Amino acid sequence: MLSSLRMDSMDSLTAGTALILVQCCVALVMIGFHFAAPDEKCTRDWALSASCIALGVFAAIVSHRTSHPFLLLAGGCVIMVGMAYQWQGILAFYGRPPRQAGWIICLLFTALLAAMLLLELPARQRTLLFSGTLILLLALSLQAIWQGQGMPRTFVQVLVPAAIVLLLSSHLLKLAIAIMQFHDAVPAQRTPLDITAAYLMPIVGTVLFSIGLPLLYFERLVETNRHLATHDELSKLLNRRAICAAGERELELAQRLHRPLSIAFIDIDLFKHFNDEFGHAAGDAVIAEVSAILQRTCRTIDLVGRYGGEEFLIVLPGADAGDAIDIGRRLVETVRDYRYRGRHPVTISTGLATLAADISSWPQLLARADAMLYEAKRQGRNRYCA
Ligand SMILES: Nc1nc2c(ncn2[C@@H]2O[C@H](COP(=O)(O)OP(=O)(O)OP(=O)(O)O)[C@@H](O)[C@H]2O)c(=O)[nH]1
Repeated sequence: MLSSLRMDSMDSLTAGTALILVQCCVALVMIGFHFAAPDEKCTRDWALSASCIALGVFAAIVSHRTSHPFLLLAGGCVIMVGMAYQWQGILAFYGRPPRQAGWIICLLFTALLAAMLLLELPARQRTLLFSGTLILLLALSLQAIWQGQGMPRTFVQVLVPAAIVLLLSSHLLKLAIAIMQFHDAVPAQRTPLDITAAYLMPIVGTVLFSIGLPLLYFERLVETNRHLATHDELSKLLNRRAICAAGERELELAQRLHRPLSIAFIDIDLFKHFNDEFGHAAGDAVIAEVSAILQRTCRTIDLVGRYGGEEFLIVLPGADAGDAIDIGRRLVETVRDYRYRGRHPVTISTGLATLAADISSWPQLLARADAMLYEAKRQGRNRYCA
């Protein structure tokens, strides 16, 4: 009884006002994001999308009250443009090139709706066109999100497609109802099913989607910043702060669990000559390629970082002195086989240190590996010392 009372009190004005408010909030949030990071095309598209949808719904409400066909045409078209911008924004978010399909669908919608109004076709048939077009545009958005992130992994990545599926379902339901009552002049919207499909599901779907979109953007922002804070851009390895923090964590764990731990300090040999002979850009390329070799040559549990310049630090959890020597030899031999531009040999020197009674803190471990690296350099480079 209570729910049917609530449903009866839901009309196009209430639902439309709620949609307008939600879309205005999204537009404001996206405008804020856009001014904070003007290079981001997606936030601009989403701000335009929310503004268009708010404007379109407003025009549709007014047209509903005044029965003005031009306002209905304008409102419907502006909503479709908003949906197309939403799709473009999702494509931009995932770094995909803009496409034409959304705009072609909008144009077709405009032409068909104009023809329907000119021929004074019943409202049921216009509902059919409106829902059909929305389903097409929503499906494009869902496909873009699915292709962009693959299988959803986080709560937000599940929330956004789920909200689109809810919106799709509401329009599929509306479409089914409109098909069943194809020849009726006026949409009834009296049954609970009708009201749910026409108002409740679109409102819930829009609210969830509108919350999900800024969250999706925010999630990527946090992820990018976290990656930038812990990774080195040139080598793609952990940066000095991150590798040292990880090393200290592994040391504590090794001591607590009485497990061995070793580290390898690595330096590219005579790198200055390389820079001087081939230029700084070639030096950068060598750093990047040696980094990739080190990462490939280590075990998946090893932590590889760029300590600075042409120096690298590798933390080897579970590796005792014997394992460390094996890994050190493998690293030196693998880099020895590498040729810059297929011709110029590059070598590394490696200092190894293992946790022991007299080497029990991180600074001591680091100092020992550094001393061994110095020894490897002194003995003629292109080797490891432990
Ligand atoms: N291209 C490039 N060069 C760098 C970078 N960081 C440090 N370097 C250069 O690396 C060189 C390091 O030189 P040195 O410390 O003298 O060591 P080395 O020439 O490798 O000699 P040994 O260590 O004794 O074998 C310096 O010329 C730095 O300018 C970088 O990010 N890119």
